[in-house]
Amino acid sequence: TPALFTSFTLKNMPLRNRIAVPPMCQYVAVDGYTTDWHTAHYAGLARGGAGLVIVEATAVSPEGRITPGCAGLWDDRQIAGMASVAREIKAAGAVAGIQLAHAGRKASANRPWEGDDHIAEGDPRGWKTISPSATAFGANLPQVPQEMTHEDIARVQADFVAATQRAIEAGFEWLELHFAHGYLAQSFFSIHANQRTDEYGGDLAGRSRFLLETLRAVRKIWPETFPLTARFGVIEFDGRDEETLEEAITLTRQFKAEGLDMLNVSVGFSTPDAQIPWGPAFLAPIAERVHRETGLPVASSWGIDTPLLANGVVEKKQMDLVMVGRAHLADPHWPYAAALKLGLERPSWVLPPSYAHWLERYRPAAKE
Ligand SMILES: C=C(C(=O)O)c1ccccc1
Repeated sequence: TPALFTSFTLKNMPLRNRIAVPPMCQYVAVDGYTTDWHTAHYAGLARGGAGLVIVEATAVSPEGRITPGCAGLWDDRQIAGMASVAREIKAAGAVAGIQLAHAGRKASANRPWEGDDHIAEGDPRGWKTISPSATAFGANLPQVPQEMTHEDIARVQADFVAATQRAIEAGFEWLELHFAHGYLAQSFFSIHANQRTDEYGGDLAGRSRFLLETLRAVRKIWPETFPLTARFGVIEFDGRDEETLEEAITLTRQFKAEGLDMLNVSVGFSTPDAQIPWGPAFLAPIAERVHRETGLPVASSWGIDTPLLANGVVEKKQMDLVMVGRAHLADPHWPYAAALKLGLERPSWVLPPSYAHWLERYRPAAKE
């Protein structure tokens, strides 16, 4: 069996293969509510055969959305829509995951295809953003955020806990905290965004506190038997990568001590001046190093879009789970194409029986 199609169990959660669909914002929620788009989108992805489908960044409060079109779990009334999504993912045989997020100083933005920039001051669609310090990201996101008070910090952490409870009620069985991509949690860790002089800033311990406290609080209510993971930017490609990696690995060891089950290794995206070396599986060696130095199972992503590349990173034990994102948007049945390419036995059965039996019949005898 190709490595990509071997099973993988984390806590009590068996996955049928190593393929995961990472969270990819759709930006079409209405006041945080999912729509028929989300139910069909996630059902379609799960029917493609991935072992795990993680629902897009879901905001823990209205001001935690990236755009007005982002999904939310800040209100009990949003549970029903998300429950339909979780139900469809599980009905298709994939594990239903969800990413909980707060966009911090990158919030209050237009959709990527409608400007990809901060909503203009005074535009009623936008809102005031918050962040560890009153330092803007810059470039297309120039709005200077409000520096968070201790009350703000406690409120946002309580929002993560409340949204976790709603995710449980919606039927999700895999939780990913969004600690990456220049959003709020990443901003507390990053020297580009956090210039605080109180206990939530300064040295590594200070810049780690928000993430550790939030993880600890979520861990208390997220069921022990379900995987609790985080997507975390361990490198910024800003000229100080070795320092960032060493700090990120130190913090990841503390995540593990606090009960994190897996790290989804990503980029910090905390500064517009980053020189990101985009390329096929460019993060795989970084993911392998994080696993080697922390002992945590790792997932990673970015530019892993062919079956050979995806199978290779698992075979080389660079990661336990492969996040195949945009390739799934191009072909929701990507796992079936990968099964054919990698020579999996009876590849059609990666898809649901309603598809598989047709794909197998009325064909020339399979080549011996
Ligand atoms: C919307 C994103 C997210 O939710 O993490 C995103 C957008 C651009 C690059 C990386 C990530």
